[in-house]
Amino acid sequence: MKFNIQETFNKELPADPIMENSRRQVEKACFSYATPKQTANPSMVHVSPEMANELGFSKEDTQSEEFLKIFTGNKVIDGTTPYAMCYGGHQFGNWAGQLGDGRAINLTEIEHNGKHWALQLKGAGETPYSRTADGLAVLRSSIREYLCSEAMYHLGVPTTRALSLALTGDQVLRDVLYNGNAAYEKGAVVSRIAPSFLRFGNYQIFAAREDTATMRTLVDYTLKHFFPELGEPSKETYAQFFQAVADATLEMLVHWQRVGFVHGVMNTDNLSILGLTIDYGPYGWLEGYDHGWTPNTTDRQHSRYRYGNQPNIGLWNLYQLANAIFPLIEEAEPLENVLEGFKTKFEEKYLDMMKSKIGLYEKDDLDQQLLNDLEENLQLTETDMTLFFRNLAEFEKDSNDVDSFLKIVEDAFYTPDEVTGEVLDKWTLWFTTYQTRLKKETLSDADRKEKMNKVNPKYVLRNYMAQLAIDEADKGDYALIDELFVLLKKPYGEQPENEKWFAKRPDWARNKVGCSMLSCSS
Ligand SMILES: Nc1ncnc2c1ncn2[C@@H]1O[C@H](COP(=O)(O)OP(=O)(O)OP(=O)(O)O)[C@@H](O)[C@H]1O
Ligand SMILES: [Mg+2]
Repeated sequence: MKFNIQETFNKELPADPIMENSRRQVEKACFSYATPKQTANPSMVHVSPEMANELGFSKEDTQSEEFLKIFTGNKVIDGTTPYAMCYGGHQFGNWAGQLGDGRAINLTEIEHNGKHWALQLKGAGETPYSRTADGLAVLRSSIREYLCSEAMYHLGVPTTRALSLALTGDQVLRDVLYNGNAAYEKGAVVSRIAPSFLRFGNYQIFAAREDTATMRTLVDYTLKHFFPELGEPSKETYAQFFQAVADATLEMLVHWQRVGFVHGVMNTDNLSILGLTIDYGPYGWLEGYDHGWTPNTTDRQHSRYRYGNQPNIGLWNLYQLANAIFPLIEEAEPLENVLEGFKTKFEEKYLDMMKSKIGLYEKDDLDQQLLNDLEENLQLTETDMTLFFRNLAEFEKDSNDVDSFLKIVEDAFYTPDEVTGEVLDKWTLWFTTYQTRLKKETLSDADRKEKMNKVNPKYVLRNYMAQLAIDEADKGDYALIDELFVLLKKPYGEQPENEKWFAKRPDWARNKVGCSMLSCSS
């Protein structure tokens, strides 16, 4: 296998001088060298052909012994020195100090077709940042990360990618529900790919330690490689950098809201500086449209990271980043302007996005109200988000059959019995208003449907689907992983042969661990 190695992070930034792989506080350095752990009996479960292609790996490459060894951490690529990054973070609103790549190890950076990629293993063993944990990942959480990152890519959501999913052959002890019932599970490694894995926390750690010099070095590095259009470092460029990060974060959040993705752990160590979705842990997909929903059992009490709160948390995290980089600018105003602009910008983009979900493109003062009413209605009884929006595209704007309006979306109701009386009246009113509003649009029904189907996915990785794939994989059968992987490559396509996945969550999955309840124990 050939790697066009172009390392920047470990070449241009200060390294931890200690080479020993022991847990410690690492100061004045952006990373520590760490070699992945040798594993008992590695075997490849799945490779993403699209990602392999992006990186210039042939099918033969991905089936080779060398590929298996490299992407399970059993062989170091010639001429490289793997490393773990140092970062800190606010977890659930509180500063948690140094965190760092406790189980992620960066292999190297490569270039292919003019694109720059960092290659990283998740679950590859201990690093100086492993704190009290083992540096490993289990098959369950690795399947979820692998399938979801590629699915998000195909949905058009900015994200880190995944190249491969492999078993290590080792057993890993996990207490899934934190209730004293620890059990052994199969160990796994996912290889992740992104232009960079830098997070807000990489900058915050230096601010917390009042190490402005190293932070400046890291920000200048970030500007040079990822925001070259902003020009040479200066106070102005630092402010523009913050604007660019805020814009990218906002963009990502609008996409999350569009597809119904709930990240679950929006700590500042899980927010990418490039606005990529990173860390597929206790995430979940909305089934019933519900602003209050969070998949993360660790967050049940306050639901800090609930669906409807993601934009606020994005902004809260940006405040923390602003505080961190303030010493480089020494003026609050430019940073405050960005933060204040976020709310207005988000409202505008969110409105446009929601309008596109219901097929409205012209301007109308009542659109905001129409959408507010829709969001309220969707939460009157449990209503499947994906089914509702996808089926809404069937609406006929000139139909006189008011009774038929609701029929179009009736599959989306989990408890159709509840759609009576006042609930029914509210829906009828909404559809009637919607029809009147649609008459202001110039598109034909067919054209509107085509446009709506490009923003409303038909297939998403429902929580129970990932769990089914996990249950089968535990028994050694990976067919469903591949089936879902292929399905989710065309989330907006009709795929009539796959209609069984275009359905409400089955009843058995309502309160099942892994389907509606997830913990950080991955
Ligand atoms: N099994 C583990 N061993 C060592 N460190 C861990 C382990 N699980 C999590 N951590 C560390 O705990 C911190 C918070 O974990 P979090 O769940 O956000 O991240 P993660 O899922 O490990 O990885 P990432 O953010 O890289 O996707 C991070 O510093 C992470 O490296
Ligand atoms: Mg994380």
